[in-house]
Amino acid sequence: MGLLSEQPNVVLSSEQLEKFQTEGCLAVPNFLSEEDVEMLKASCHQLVEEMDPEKHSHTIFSTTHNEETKSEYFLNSGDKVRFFFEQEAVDNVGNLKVNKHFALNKIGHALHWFVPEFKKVSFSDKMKATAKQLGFISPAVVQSMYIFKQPGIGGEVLAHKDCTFLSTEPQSCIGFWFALEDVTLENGCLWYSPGSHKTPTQRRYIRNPKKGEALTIFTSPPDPDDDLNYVPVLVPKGSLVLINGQVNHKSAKNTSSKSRHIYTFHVIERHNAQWDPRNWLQPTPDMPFTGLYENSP
Ligand SMILES: O=C(O)CCC(=O)C(=O)O
Ligand SMILES: [Fe+2]
Repeated sequence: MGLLSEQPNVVLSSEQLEKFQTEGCLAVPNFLSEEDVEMLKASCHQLVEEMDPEKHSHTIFSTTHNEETKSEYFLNSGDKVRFFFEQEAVDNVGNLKVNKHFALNKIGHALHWFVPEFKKVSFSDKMKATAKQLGFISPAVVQSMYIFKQPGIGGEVLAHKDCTFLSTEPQSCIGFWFALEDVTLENGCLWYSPGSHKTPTQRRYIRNPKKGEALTIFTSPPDPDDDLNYVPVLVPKGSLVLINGQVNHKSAKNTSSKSRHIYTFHVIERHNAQWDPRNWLQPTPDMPFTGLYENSP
């Protein structure tokens, strides 16, 4: 190994930083150790093992359907560990059609704070060093998710920019996305549109100021998008994928027999940047936004 491994504060090379600036997305292979990957998978397995589907299976997560947006369960998940089911895993009266270990779309949104294994990885020195190289001055981890992309039924994620959901002024969000299994064209890899982070969007997903209606709404329809520009991010397990909050990205349904487990958390800047008070996700007394540099596992 060369220079990089001899400098603990240098995780990304200047070429990698430049690619991230230009394209808005960057894959960094071998970021997590094999042990970390297995630790996160085992920790998640334990959470599912202890989860009673009866208590959660009404809360289907889907970006193509609207059930979730009506749900308090989603809206109040920012400071909790909550379970969201795949559309196709639940029948029309809410009973599971498959084993609970193959039924979840995701767990969110505070794994990084309440589950020790996820906290260990999220607030590691390597993560802090990476954020410093990306230019963060006072970053906070605002949310985290474990996304399963279950074999056969793992749902599509429609094209979006993360700043639609996690907006600051000026925009500052970066997604840290970790492959916990090999990611391929078959099992629903991430796709992004290089350079699209340079085109801002006004589209926001906000708490509905009108009472008695859906709890959350989009402020405008999706922006025009060009399907032809997308490139796949094919990465082995252990890879980090950095996602600029303004880059268009999406993932297809998993029609293969292999799952695609990932862990992701989103970081925003607090220095000279303002969290949008309309964002669906808001800090709470139970969990004010957790500073990356000042917290440790
Ligand atoms: O993992 C996926 O399929 C999409 C995840 C995503 O949109 C994100 O982490 O911002
Ligand atoms: Fe996203």
